Amino acid sequence: MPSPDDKQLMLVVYDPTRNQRRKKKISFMYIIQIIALISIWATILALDPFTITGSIIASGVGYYYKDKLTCMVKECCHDHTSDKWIANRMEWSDLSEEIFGQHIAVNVVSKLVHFHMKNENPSKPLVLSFHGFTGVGKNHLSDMLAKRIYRQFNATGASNFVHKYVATNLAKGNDLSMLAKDIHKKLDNCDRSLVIIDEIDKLPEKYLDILLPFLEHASPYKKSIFIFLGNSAGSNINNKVVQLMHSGKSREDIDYEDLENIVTNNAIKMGGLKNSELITRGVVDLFVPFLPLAKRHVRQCVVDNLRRQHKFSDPFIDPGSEFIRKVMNSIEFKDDEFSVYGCRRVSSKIAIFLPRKNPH
Ligand SMILES: Nc1ncnc2c1ncn2[C@@H]1O[C@H](COP(=O)(O)OP(=O)(O)OP(=O)(O)O)[C@@H](O)[C@H]1O
Repeated sequence: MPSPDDKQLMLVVYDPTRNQRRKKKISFMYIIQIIALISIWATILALDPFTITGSIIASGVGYYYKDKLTCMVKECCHDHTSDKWIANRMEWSDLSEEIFGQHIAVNVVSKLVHFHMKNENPSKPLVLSFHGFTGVGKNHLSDMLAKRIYRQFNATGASNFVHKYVATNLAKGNDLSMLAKDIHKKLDNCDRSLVIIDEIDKLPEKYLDILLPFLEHASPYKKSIFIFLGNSAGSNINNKVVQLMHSGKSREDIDYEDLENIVTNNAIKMGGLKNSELITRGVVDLFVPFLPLAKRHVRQCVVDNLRRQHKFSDPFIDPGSEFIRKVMNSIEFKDDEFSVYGCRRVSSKIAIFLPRKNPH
């Protein structure tokens, strides 16, 4: 005795009208195809042979070069025709006109990034770790790098290949696998990507170990650049700079070797790099010290801000002007030597003191 399910099956299998319906469907499809063919032939006959050949060649060429044509207007990672979107466009000499008082960072970082970008077959991704007090230019230098490498970032302040994560947001979600997945997806999309992770000193210990597969020699994304930013080692760097200067060395004569041990040993004492495998496996290529900013550097920030953001010109932006003196007096300096917040508060101080009306 067939079960209710079998009955249903039998009904389907032995449906007497099924073949007829199928035949009707097939003949309907034939009719549609024949109509389509007739209309194509009618169109072709209505055109002259040159137009037809021209269109066929044009569509063939268009199809063949479709990627290159897309890259002419849309940001591309692999643009083999030229270095239109991502390139080693490093006019490093002008960096020091935009980043004040950081001769060590500008010098070492520009060299490493330049050679990494030039290398078509690097042995591993470039991994840099920037350290220093707040407001001394760590984010600013990473933005400058992005501008010099990614054309779209330079034009709009954003690129599909520049990715910035702020550690405090990551630590809240605490979802490590999401971070790894996200970076994986982005590097898969473009191996010449720049990944910046800010505030690494606020991350839980060993947190950054999740990135090890991306950063070591076996990484499939060897062309990428990773930059970590953090305040750890900041006071050690400041104390060493003060000590060197009090012993008679001029600030400009302090070089990387003077601060290398200080920054390398202290950068890893807290946050995501503490007890991290990234350190034991030696994947961080360079710990970069950022110096505390002196009065003259903060004054340069004030002038630069007035010129770039407010489009002021001389004599208003003369460093000796009354306005600049007022702004400088409102900025906090430690022992009258180094700015407590670097150049971080410069733009808000200027906004407070600027009259509503343009003083020109
Ligand atoms: N050395 C510098 N030269 C020129 N401008 C600077 C410099 N340092 C800071 N600034 C200015 O101050 C702003 C804040 O600096 P930035 O964000 O780079 O500080 P940071 O070192 O990353 O600080 P934090 O550790 O608090 O994130 C920048 O946008 C820039 O306008």
